[in-house]
Amino acid sequence: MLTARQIFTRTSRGGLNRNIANGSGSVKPRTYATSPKEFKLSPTIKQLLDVGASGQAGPSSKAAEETTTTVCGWIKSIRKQKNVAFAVLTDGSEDRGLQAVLLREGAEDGILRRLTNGTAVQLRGKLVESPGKGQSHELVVDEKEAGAIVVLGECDPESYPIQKKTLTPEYLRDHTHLRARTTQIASMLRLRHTLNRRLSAWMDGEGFTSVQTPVVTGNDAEGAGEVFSVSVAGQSSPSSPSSSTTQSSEAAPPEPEEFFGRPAFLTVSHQLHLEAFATALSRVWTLSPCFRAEPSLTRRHLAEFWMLEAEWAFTHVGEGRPVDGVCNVVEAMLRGVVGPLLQVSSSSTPQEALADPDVAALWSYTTPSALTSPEQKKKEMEVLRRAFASEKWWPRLSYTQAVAILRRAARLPAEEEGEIPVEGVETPKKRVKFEFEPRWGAQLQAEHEKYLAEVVFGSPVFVCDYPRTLKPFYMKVNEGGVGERETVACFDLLVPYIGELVGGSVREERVEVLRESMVRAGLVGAEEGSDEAWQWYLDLRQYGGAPHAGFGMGFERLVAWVGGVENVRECVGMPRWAGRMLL
Ligand SMILES: NC(=O)C[C@H](N)C(=O)O
Repeated sequence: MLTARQIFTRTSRGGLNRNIANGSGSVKPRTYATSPKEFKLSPTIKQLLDVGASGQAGPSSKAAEETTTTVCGWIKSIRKQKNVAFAVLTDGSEDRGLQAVLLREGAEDGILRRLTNGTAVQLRGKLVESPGKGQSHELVVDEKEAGAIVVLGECDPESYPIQKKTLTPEYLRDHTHLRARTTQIASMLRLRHTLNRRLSAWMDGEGFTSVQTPVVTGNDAEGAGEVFSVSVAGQSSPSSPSSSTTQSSEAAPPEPEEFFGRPAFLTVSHQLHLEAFATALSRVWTLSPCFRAEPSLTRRHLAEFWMLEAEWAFTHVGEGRPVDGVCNVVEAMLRGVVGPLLQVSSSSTPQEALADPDVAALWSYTTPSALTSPEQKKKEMEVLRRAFASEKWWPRLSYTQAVAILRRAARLPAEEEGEIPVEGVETPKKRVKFEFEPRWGAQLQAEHEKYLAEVVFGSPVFVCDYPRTLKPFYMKVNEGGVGERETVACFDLLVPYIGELVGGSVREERVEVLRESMVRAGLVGAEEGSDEAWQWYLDLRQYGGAPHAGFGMGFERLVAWVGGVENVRECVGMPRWAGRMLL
């Protein structure tokens, strides 16, 4: 560990004073406020440019223009000429970067030589209107006008892994710690922030309270057996959550090494805990990490991902399907949150004119190794924009109708009870070949979902009311189904080029039906008193049980959809998947 004195010496040796270009003494990074009330961090590049562009009052107001300003950031690119150097400075606060004009005269050549891609610098100069195209303002660093260049951290151009050329996603995944410095990953991180902020605002506006639920849990909410267990390092871990969920009064006492006194797991979904809060606060939501030990290596799966989950009480069954009210909330939320980011002005090309610069940057990003061609990307963006431009609800159909459509497309005979026509859906002229036969009672495969969203509807589509046997125990059983034909009040929202984005359902509030579903799922025994571990969940219905519903939306998939990102590994800062966890 360095002592304070060593740190000081190191800083002053390699740092500020030696590097001052104008030789007029030290550069003050900022003026400190005299009272906490007045405290403000110095403006970021985004704040400076926003002020410069609009002339509107911002953190430093119009006064920032034509007065000396100090800006910190990293050199994104630099072009050196005889009397002047042009650098683009970024601090990651926005995608554009600030152009800095470094007047060479007088500036020590040594310092300019040290300004290479990636160097951390502090520049002092004047923000002026830019005569050039592409930016409204630029920073002129002129020592005669008290300008200064300070190198805060050098960056060896020879060994720096983030070179200016296009880097493949695979290469960047191998440099996870540095990849946020690229335009694509930085834009993705800012888009996550934007979506998070807009989702919070939307939820707030609809009266939802944001709550925090535990990540360590005793249940496997989805019952798919894809949980990670949690144990103290060096001690054996519990086998499976079923041992906890079936824990009865006669069960063996907890193993002494279990930290929590019972098996513990990383949560696969926050739904069950959210239900507890929804039965007290009415409307709740969370955006939290979830973990699934899925060995699948597809471009849509991560072992650690973020999910937006909402749960609300007092759902009313109106006309139509019981789950329609839940679909309405999801669609209204997506339209309110995403729609404005995709708006364009008719005068420019679609990509440049997208309202959100990070969305535009992500859509225009491509590498030679990309699976999606530029033409295909253009098409995908059009499909996305059309979904949000349309004024009609996105299509909704039942699982039964979906299977009928798929069977007809594959020229398979209609199943006895499956035929409920969907308005406007025609049978394709050519037979569609599926690897898996679409059959009532079987899961819809990715190829089926793709066909429905991309070919049949070319739009997000809600597939509702799946067979009870395919879905988790907590979903409400629909009236009217008998035996194997029973369905539950749920939906999957399938979106083109992504697949399932959101899943949701009306929750079973009838204690007896819920208990029966739990017995079927093997969570509790059929006999009295065998539901101790799940009593809390049954209590939510037993005491003031109210009709309620909820949904879960994969956050990385949302980012992939909105930004046209090929793989969810590029939709989170530090991705984890089977076989891979750097850092
Ligand atoms: N909250 C959630 O995760 C939603 C749940 N998986 C459902 O489909 O209903």
